[in-house]
Amino acid sequence: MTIDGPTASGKTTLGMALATALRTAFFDTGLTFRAISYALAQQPFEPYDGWCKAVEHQPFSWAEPVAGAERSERVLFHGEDVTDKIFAPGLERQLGLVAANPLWRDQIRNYHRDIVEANPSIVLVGRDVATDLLPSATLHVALWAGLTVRRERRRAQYRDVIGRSTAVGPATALDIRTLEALRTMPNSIELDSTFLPATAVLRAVLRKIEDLPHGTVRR
Ligand SMILES: Nc1ncnc2c1ncn2[C@@H]1O[C@H](COP(=O)(O)OP(=O)(O)OP(=O)(O)O)[C@@H](O)[C@H]1O
Ligand SMILES: Nc1ccn([C@H]2C[C@H](O)[C@@H](COP(=O)(O)O)O2)c(=O)n1
Repeated sequence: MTIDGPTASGKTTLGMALATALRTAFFDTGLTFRAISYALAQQPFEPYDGWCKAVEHQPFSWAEPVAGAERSERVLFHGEDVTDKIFAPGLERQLGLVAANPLWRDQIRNYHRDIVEANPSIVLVGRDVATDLLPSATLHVALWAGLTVRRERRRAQYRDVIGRSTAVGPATALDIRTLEALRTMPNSIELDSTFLPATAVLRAVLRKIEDLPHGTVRR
């Protein structure tokens, strides 16, 4: 399954809840972009192929409880747990450069393809995962939420956490292109979560899964 949507639209929240309900792997591709951006900010040169190999994800497990705003999945760079550092303020410019660079995107896509191949049952989160990484997924979710609500959510999420970026910008051209592409794909569901609580978003997706032909999703 794939979940796309702009920053703070609720992709991770929905993805972890779905992975828990369906007992699948969960993988947030944004963590790779963030880990590479963090590494580039420390050491600004671009050994495109080597750095993706230095990134290692320790995936979220549905069997472990998640505490508050924290993620239970971790991302390592050259063996160091950098999960808390990659959400630091000030990395936005670097993130934009990595996300807009086709050479980085190619390397990151190859790294993500290996993960997808190793996990046939997976909930994949991130921009363009539906159109680029896994167009053949059983179900694509396009999640949306208004800018003001997304900003409020992010501020509330990190209100008591030190060293986290709360910057939330408008939906990007990539977000909008992806949403338009998803509208043409038959096995996709579009949800505007602006006024929907997270539980209602999860329920709507689970209902859609129930409607899929019998046996499409093993539970
Ligand atoms: N439907 C919802 N209603 C209200 N709050 C929500 C909803 N979905 C998620 N949230 C809250 O909004 C915050 C951001 O959600 P989340 O981290 O899942 O977004 P995201 O799309 O994964 O963000 P990012 O793009 O930065 O990875 C969290 O605090 C989460 O609890
Ligand atoms: N598949 C992806 C995942 C992420 N990005 C970009 C978008 C953001 O600039 C950054 C971090 O993503 P987030 O954690 O906010 O979802 O990485 C992308 O271009 N493609």
